[in-house]
Amino acid sequence: MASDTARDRLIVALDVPDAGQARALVERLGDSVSFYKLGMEIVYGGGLDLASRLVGEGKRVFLDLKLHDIPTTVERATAQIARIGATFLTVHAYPQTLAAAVAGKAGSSLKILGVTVMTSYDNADLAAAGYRSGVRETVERRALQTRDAGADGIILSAAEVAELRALVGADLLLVTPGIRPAGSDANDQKRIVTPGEAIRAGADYLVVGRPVTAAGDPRRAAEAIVEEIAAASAP
Ligand SMILES: O=C(O)c1cc(=O)[nH]c(=O)n1[C@@H]1O[C@H](COP(=O)(O)O)[C@@H](O)[C@H]1O
Repeated sequence: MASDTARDRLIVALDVPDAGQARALVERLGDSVSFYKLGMEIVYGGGLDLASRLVGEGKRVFLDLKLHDIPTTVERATAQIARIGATFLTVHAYPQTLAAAVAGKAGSSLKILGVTVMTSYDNADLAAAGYRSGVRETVERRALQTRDAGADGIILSAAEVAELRALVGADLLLVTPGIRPAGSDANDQKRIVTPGEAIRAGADYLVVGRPVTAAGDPRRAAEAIVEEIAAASAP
């Protein structure tokens, strides 16, 4: 992370139904974006090949597949994914799953990110799902378990980043979706933070989907976020 430029810290989520639409978006964004996230929508729409093509074109790729299964399945799936050349892979931040993913990526440069509490959840949503602890306590526990499993980072809201950075130290990557430039629609996100606030709080990477991909001018929207990251990271 240390050598990443402001542009390299923006990860654009290619949440579109197929590789054709993703490709059109990538062309439109051009050199304004260097890092893309491919999640379930595009991958289940036949877009997994795009991951290795983007890597071949010099982009970095985050495969957001949120693995969670018995350890053997997670380990073997992670080993397959590691061959694609992606930079990040998400798994749910449960100790067995994290340990299996860490074993599965052995010998590759893939980094494993543990998903803590979805940014669309608040305390009431966790209670409704049967959890006794709220967002902060759950994120904290899962962050420590991610670190203890030897994984590389966590997914969390930037609303928790400052506190989590103090808890886990400098080495764990803090990757934050739920980013919304001032004045943009929250959509289905609940724990939202602006790009500048997220960087100032200590986030390493910002994941942004609709504020870029649904903008009338996606390139301009991406450039505005990169400028906000640069301004917030200036000493
Ligand atoms: O794992 C993720 O990337 C993720 C975790 C989370 O807690 N919240 C979250 O929004 N995401 C993803 O981040 C992206 C956010 O998209 P927008 O809400 O359109 O900016 C989506 O692709 C989500 O799947």
